[in-house]
Amino acid sequence: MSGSPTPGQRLRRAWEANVLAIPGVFCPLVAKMAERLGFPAVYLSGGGLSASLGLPDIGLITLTEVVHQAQAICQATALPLICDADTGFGSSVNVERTVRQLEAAGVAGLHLEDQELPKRCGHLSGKTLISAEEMAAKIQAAVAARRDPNLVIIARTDARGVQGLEEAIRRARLYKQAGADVIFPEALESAEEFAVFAREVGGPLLANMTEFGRSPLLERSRLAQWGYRLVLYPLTALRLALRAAEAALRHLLTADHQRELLPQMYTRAELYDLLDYKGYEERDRRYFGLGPGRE
Ligand SMILES: C[C@](O)(C(=O)O)[C@H](CC(=O)O)C(=O)O
Repeated sequence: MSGSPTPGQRLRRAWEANVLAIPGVFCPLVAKMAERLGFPAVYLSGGGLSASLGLPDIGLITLTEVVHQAQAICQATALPLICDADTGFGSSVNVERTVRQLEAAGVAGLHLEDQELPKRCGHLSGKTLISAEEMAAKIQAAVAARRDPNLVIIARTDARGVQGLEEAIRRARLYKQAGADVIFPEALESAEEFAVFAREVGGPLLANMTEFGRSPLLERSRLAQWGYRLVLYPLTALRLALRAAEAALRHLLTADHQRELLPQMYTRAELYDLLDYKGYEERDRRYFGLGPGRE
């Protein structure tokens, strides 16, 4: 392919060079912050998007909402975006449509999981799985639907919490055969399980280091040694932002003014800088100067 690399190519090149720390970004502004700080990629978490809409992560959000947010993030930054596509919003034909729409939105990759609809958070109990064969068919549909062969199709298996590690390994092998580029074993329960899974399945692999779940919070360097190339922190920034918002709201509820909060705040100058106010103003002036009769 000629021209500039596609988002999928950039993501692949990045993980081939380095193990990637990939933060969940709950809005385009936080994606811009991640870009500014030098992250190599960002993640749109289904749990994070649901939560930001005031909803639990149980399959309530729609493809349209996910595509809308993915597109806004892709427009706000040049970073490759990995998108949580949940179950693909239905069967194989829904998966086709999901992949086409997310690819058109500009994502670099997406993950599909083998849970039954309605899905649950991967770290809760009470999940049910579709058959491994049905999931393999969904992966095949995803692979066939992508226009860019480098769009990264990530297969997530939730089998560990339902049928155990052996079944998670069996399914992962099947999903690889079906064409998945990366395997995402959800909710493994110990460092040893991460190591065994990697040994039995082979890379590239994604590790989900979400807090307060079933998995231990392991070091990226250790995960990398086992073959995990993508390490997700889906809700870390959201959880901390929520704590900060709570403190601000509590303060406003009782205090007479908010002056003592100022040192902890992102200033107007910092916010404007992140949003590139200056650049917009300069371009506006230039266009205005170039307008008819204004030379
Ligand atoms: C990865 C995940 O699907 C997400 O939506 O970000 C969640 C994260 C979480 O709820 O901690 C999951 O692991 O199911």
